[in-house]
Amino acid sequence: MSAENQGSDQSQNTADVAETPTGSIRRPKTTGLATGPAAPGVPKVDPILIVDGVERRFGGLAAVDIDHLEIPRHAITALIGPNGAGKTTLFNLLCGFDRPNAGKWSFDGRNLAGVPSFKVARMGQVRTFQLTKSLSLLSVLENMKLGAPHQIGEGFWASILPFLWRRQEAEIEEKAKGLLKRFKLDAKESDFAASLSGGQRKLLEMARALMSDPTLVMLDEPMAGVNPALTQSLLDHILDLKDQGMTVLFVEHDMHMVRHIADWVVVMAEGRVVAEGPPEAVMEEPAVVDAYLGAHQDVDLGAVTGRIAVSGTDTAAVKVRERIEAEASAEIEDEGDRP
Ligand SMILES: Nc1ncnc2c1ncn2[C@@H]1O[C@H](COP(=O)(O)OP(=O)(O)OP(=O)(O)O)[C@@H](O)[C@H]1O
Repeated sequence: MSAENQGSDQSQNTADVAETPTGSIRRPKTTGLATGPAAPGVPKVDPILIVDGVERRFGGLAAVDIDHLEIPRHAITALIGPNGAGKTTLFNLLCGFDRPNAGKWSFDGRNLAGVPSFKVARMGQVRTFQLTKSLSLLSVLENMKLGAPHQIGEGFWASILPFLWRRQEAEIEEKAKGLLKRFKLDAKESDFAASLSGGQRKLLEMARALMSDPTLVMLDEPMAGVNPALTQSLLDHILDLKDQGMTVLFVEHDMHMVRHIADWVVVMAEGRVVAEGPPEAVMEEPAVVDAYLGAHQDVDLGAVTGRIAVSGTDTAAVKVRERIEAEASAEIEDEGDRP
């Protein structure tokens, strides 16, 4: 579908339903999300997040400088851009972990400017967190319980009326165990989170976010450090979130994944939105190729980063990987030479 007719078509494109090489069902992309031609700031048919004039400066640097951005509801949106484009800074602002120098934004029609992160999460907008050192030393089940909102055991009445928190504790545990089963982590519930593989950690981060029944799930690089064997399972879990009525917004460098599951792509560079639209259309835009994909555009970044095994005959991927490895070694040597 071209960027031009993306706006008016509100039907679901089912042409994509097919079996993938791994045997899982490729699910239809959601189309008809925008009300006009795909371009930075285009209004959406049903936006869940609306950002207006948000600016975040660090000294003289405008890390985020967004005129207008709408994130479509019940769809999967990828936020992409080169290193330093401002993706993480925007994520932090939207979730209340950081404050902008200017601007406002709303979630589900409610103004979020100045709302602290724990309240944002209670309102249904939840982001995943990487396992920090201290969380790694808790068990998988304890990590899950930390994702539950409204823990009345912390309140005054609960402290003098233990039956209140005991009942809630049992409910939280049941919910946590149900989610661990769904994410195939139930056999690991008593293990330290530190013992999980990279992919299992990502599954735990996602499962923990679901403890609070969010409407918008924000995922920070869900594929980073994931073994190829778990890739399809993670993708399926993300697609499940949409099937269950949630909206997903994720930051990712892996273009293969973005093409595969995103319904809509927002491209940032130097703090601004430089392009947005359906993945196939956006990734061909000259501004995106210039700002982001550059010489790597015809190569799956999964192959470049080593997440996907590359055959010796895929010379383009092998060459890009070799060049990146050479550049990285040169940088490391350079660092080592410094006093
Ligand atoms: N706390 C901070 N203090 C100073 N500068 C910062 C701070 N946080 C981010 N920046 C700068 O703001 C810019 C945007 O950074 P940000 O981490 O948001 O980019 P990003 O798109 O998430 O990059 P990456 O893909 O590498 O994670 C960068 O130039 C970064 O150096």
